[in-house]
This record gives sequence, structure tokens and C-alpha cells, in this order.
Amino acid sequence: MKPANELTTPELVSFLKAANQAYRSGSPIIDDATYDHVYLAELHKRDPLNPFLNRVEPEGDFGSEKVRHERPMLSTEKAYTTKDMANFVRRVEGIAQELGIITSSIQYRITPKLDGMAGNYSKNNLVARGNGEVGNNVTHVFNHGVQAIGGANTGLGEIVLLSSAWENGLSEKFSHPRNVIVGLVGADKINEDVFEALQAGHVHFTPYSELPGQLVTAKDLTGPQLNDICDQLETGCGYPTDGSVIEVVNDQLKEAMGHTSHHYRWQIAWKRVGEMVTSTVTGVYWQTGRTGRVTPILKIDRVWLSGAWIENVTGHHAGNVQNLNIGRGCIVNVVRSGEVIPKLCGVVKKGESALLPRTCPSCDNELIREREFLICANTESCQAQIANRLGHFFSTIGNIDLFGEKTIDTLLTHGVDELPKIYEQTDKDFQSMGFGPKQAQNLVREINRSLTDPIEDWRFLAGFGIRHLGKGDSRRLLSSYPLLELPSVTAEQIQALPSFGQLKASRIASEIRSTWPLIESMINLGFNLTGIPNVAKSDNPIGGLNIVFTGKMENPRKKLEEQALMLGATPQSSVSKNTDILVVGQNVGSKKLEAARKHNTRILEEAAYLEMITSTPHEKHEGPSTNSLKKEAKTASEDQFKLFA
Ligand SMILES: NC(=O)c1ccc[n+]([C@@H]2O[C@H](COP(=O)([O-])OP(=O)(O)OC[C@H]3O[C@@H](n4cnc5c(N)ncnc54)[C@H](O)[C@@H]3O)[C@@H](O)[C@H]2O)c1
Ligand SMILES: [Zn+2]
Repeated sequence: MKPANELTTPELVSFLKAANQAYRSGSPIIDDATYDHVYLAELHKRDPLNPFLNRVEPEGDFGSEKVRHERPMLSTEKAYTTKDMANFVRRVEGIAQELGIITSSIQYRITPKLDGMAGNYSKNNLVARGNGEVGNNVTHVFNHGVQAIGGANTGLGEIVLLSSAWENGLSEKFSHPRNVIVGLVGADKINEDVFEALQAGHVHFTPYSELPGQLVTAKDLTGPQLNDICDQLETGCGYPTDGSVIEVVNDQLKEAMGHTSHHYRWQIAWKRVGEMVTSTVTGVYWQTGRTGRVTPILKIDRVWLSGAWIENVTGHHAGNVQNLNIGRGCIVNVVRSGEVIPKLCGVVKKGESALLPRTCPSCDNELIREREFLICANTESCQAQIANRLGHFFSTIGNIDLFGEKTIDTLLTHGVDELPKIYEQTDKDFQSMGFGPKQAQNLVREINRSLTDPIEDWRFLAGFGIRHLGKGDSRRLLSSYPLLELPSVTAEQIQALPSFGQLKASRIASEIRSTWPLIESMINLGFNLTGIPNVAKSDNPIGGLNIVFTGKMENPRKKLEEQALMLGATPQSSVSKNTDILVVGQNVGSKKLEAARKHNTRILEEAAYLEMITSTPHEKHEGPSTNSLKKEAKTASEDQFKLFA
């Protein structure tokens, strides 16, 4: 593809149309930042009245029934800078003044901007946005297992995947969580991993009205606190997001502001981009990761960006490098927005053509192409995969230093390529590999420290990099079964735990068994595994339960969720029929309470909840039984919440 500024306007529009179609069908040809800030921005600059910019970008049709929306489903205007936001506020205040509304009294509501597929759920049909006027009937997704949060006919919302499902498995298969959703809506045959997520209740239709939100004033929108507020909402909602949505609360004001053919004038999306710089690609390098995925790293001429010198930029994946045709000599934009690794954001000037490797840069094995990704399947003897697996263990257990990339490379060149072997090395062995006497001594000291300093058993288990057994799932698994019993735990037993579907459970069970000889030999070295107490469900008031925390809490919500996880419960972001407890703080929204009442979910105040979990010792066979505690725990009366509703 040519850089945006070298395209004629008709070429630019047809490229935008093609990129949009690819994006809506679940296989984007460029990343969002490049689409927004390079190609779309170029058209805005050149031809702001172009029809492409003034209507909703259409979705594919998924082959389903077409339904006319009662009211058009529009897109959102986007603010990328404080100046954009100040302009929005000025516009709102201008209309408010005409209506005689005191501008300082104007309230705005911020909600996380969900990154899935938007739809309207009414008259028992879920209709995806389509072209904004006519949508696609996708009600069938509920038969596939999509959970309707808040019940039926809840209005505008989004089909979304839980972030946890993305992080614990699906990210290994798909390049973006939205691709999972598009695939599920349009596919004749659902991908087995997606099927799994559906079965485990991890795909939701979440109405925007159920989202956590915050009321703010104009001062918050234009001040530095806006990013903190949005960060908190975005990370706290439990779903992938691509910004936050800000809207005017006052109905009279909304009515007066109205809409364009593209967006509502009373609503804006806050999408942050970091500082952007331009540099030249001096080479494209490929790296093989722990799971065999081979990813591109772009070497660029050193540039200063957001307080650091940048020389390497991630090229995301093979598909991206190929579609943007990135080779040596290309001039590229690079952005850094909060995250550590700077990102590529579009090609400014073409250089050499992209060259994808045919073989693994580490072991020379022929690579396999899986969608956008290149994979080295030589898991047994690919040195890069081995090195990354060893590195993963050390960084996950977190109580050992000095075993970084360089040390591991030296160990591998001397044939020390397994964890137990590393733990056998003596001072003399290390010296014979070329480490200095002091270094060798320090390495031995670290090995001893890692054996004696306590490690939580779930951290230790997650260190083995078993697929689907990240830290969260290791913790959930070990809260029901002790580490030493794992080889005899069956797939059915794992599946019976919350958030483990059938396929995932059987993969975990079989991989635990195949990895067990290694895990066992490591345990036998005498690690100080503190483990979380073995909380059998019957002895723990919240083991195995689904809990939603809502409202302003005395304790940080993140802490409460962590603690619930440790006790074997699953924190959820919204109330559904499988929620067991709704824990409420101050200023709880009426929707969550209504949903809890509808589903007969137990409602507990924060204090009562804490009393319930802390007054039970979490060791087995000690203390009062859960049942007696459940009776004692105060259930908050409905009247108390009417105050906040
Ligand atoms: N990579 C690509 O090639 C490519 C192509 C096309 C579009 N895109 C991306 O898609 C974006 C535009 O797509 P769009 O028009 O579908 O969506 P949008 O980004 O304009 O968002 C508008 C939608 O957000 C939804 N939304 C989500 N959370 C909400 C909330 N809390 N409150 C209210 N509404 C909420 C609404 O349904 C609304 O329709 C671009 O910014 C770009 O990043 C990427
Ligand atoms: Zn390899």
C-alpha cells in the first residue's frame, strides 16, 4: 500500500473503504491507530466534507436478516487532544446558554467505550449496527451462548468478550478481541476456542446502561484528571475498550444539540494517542517467542520519544508487516501512548518491500502461517522457545534475580537447557561456563534464595507456561485442588470450576499430566511454596461463587476483587443470572440493583461481606461452617438501597 499522502483522494477513499470492510469482517489489514491517524486523518485534512467522513462506516452483512433501526445507530465523534475536548465543551456550553442552562451545572457521564460489536436489543431482537440505518439481525448469538447482561430488551449495547477470556487463551489465537466477536456473529461453524469461551459464559451482550460510569463536570473533562478517570473506568469494566465515551446528561440539552448524519453532537469518544515521531526503518528482525509465535521487530533510526530513546518498534505480526509492506528504508510513524513498547503507526514513505521469513530465525524449522501469525512448531528443540520458557519461569515466580536473557543464553550454549539442571549448577559449574567467580557466587546465592524465599503455589504453577494456565486460572484451580493432587484431577473436575470450559479443561488436564514429571522434579527441589490455603468450596463462604462489586467502596475495588479471587470466587463486571452475590458500596446505580433483585442475587453491603469472609478461617476443618456464617452475615435490606437508586 502507498503511504497516505501519495494517494489521490479517490484512491484514499477506496483504501479506507477496503480497510473498513476488512476490519468489520474480523481481519483488519492495518491497525486502528494507522487507520485513524494516518489514512482517515489525511482525508479529514484534504476533504473534510467527503461523504465517507459524514456517514457511519458500514459493517459487513453476515448473511443475516436486515432490519431497519427504529432510530439510526450512529458512530461517535472522537477527541484525541485536550483541544478537541475543550472544543466539545465549548459547543455544549454554547447551546446550554441559549437554553438558559447555567453552564457550571452541566453534568457529563463517562463510560468505558466497549470494543466489540454494537447492537440494539429491543422487541426481543438483537440488531447489529449495519450501516446505521439498516442493521443485521444477530439475535442467534444468544443461542450460541452469549449472555444478555441485565436481561432482555435493554437497548443499545455491545457484544463483547471478557478481558480475562482474552488474556487467558484467546489472545494466542486471534490478533484482536473484536475479531473473536465478528467471527462468532458471522461464522457458520464457530471456532472451537470461541465455542469454549461461549460455554464458559465469557461472551456478553452488555447494554451501555449497565456499564460503570462517572458523573463529571467540564473542569474534569479539560483537566489532567480526565485520563485517570478514564483509566479507572476502562480497566475496571472487565472488557476490552478503545477509549471512553463522554455524554451530556441533561435531556433537554441533548435534544437541543441533536445529531449529524454521523454522530450525536452531545456525545464524544476520548481516545488517547501518545506523542508521535517519524523515523526510518533500518531493518526488520524476527523473534520466536515462548509459544513459537514469530513476531517482527522493526529497527529504526534512534529517535527521542516521550522521554526515552527508541530504536525498536513492534511490527505487531507478520500480517501487519505484509499489509503495510514494511521493509528497509520505509519512513514510519511511531507512537507511544502509556505502554512501554512503542508502536508503529503507519508508513509515511515507502522503502524496500516486506520480506517474511520462511524459516524460524532460531532453529531454521519451516514456519507455518496461521491467519496473521507465523509459527515455529518445533516446541521440543527450538532454542528461542526453550530460552523464553526458562525466562518465563524465572520472571513468573518472581523471587530470583540475575537469570535474565544473557545468563540463560550462556546456560543454553553449555547444554543446561532444563530448569532442574539449572538448579543443580554449582559455583564451579558456573565458572566453567565463563562466569566470573563473583558472578558465579551470586548466581548460586540467587538459586538458594529462590528455593527458600516463599512463593505462592499458583505463581509457581503458572511459571510452567501451560496453555490456558496463566496466573488467574492457576489461582482458581489451586483454590479447589492442592498442587500435589493436580495430576489426578480430571478434565470433568476442572470443567466444574467456574470459568473453565470443556475444551480448556481437557487441555489443561492433559498438559498438567504431560508436564507433571518436570513440575514434580521442581517441587522435589524443596521450593518454599506457601500456596494459598486450600479452600474447599464447602468450607469457604465464597469459594466457587460469582461476585459483582459495585458502587464506591471503602477498600479499593481492585483489592477486593484480588481477595475474592484468592478465595476461589470469580469477580464479574455485571450482574447476570449466574451472579451469586452483589457487594454494594455507596452510590449504587439502580440498574445493578434491579438486575440483582430480578435474578434473586444476594445483596451484601461491603462491611457485611468483609465480615463474612474474614470471620471464617480459610483452612479446612476449622472455625464455624460457612452455613452458619451465611446466616449470621447481614443481608442489606432493600430499603437501604432505595436511597441510592
Ligand atoms: N483497523 C482498521 O482498518 C479500521 C477500519 C475501520 C475502523 N476502525 C476503527 O473503528 C473506529 C470507528 O468505528 P465505529 O464507527 O464502529 O465505532 P466508533 O469508534 O465510532 O464508536 C462508536 C460506537 O461506539 C459504541 N460504544 C461503545 N461503548 C459505548 C459507550 N460506553 N457508550 C456509548 N456508545 C458506546 C457505540 O455503539 C457507537 O456506535 C475507528 O476509530 C477505528 O479505530 C479501524
Ligand atoms: Zn524455532
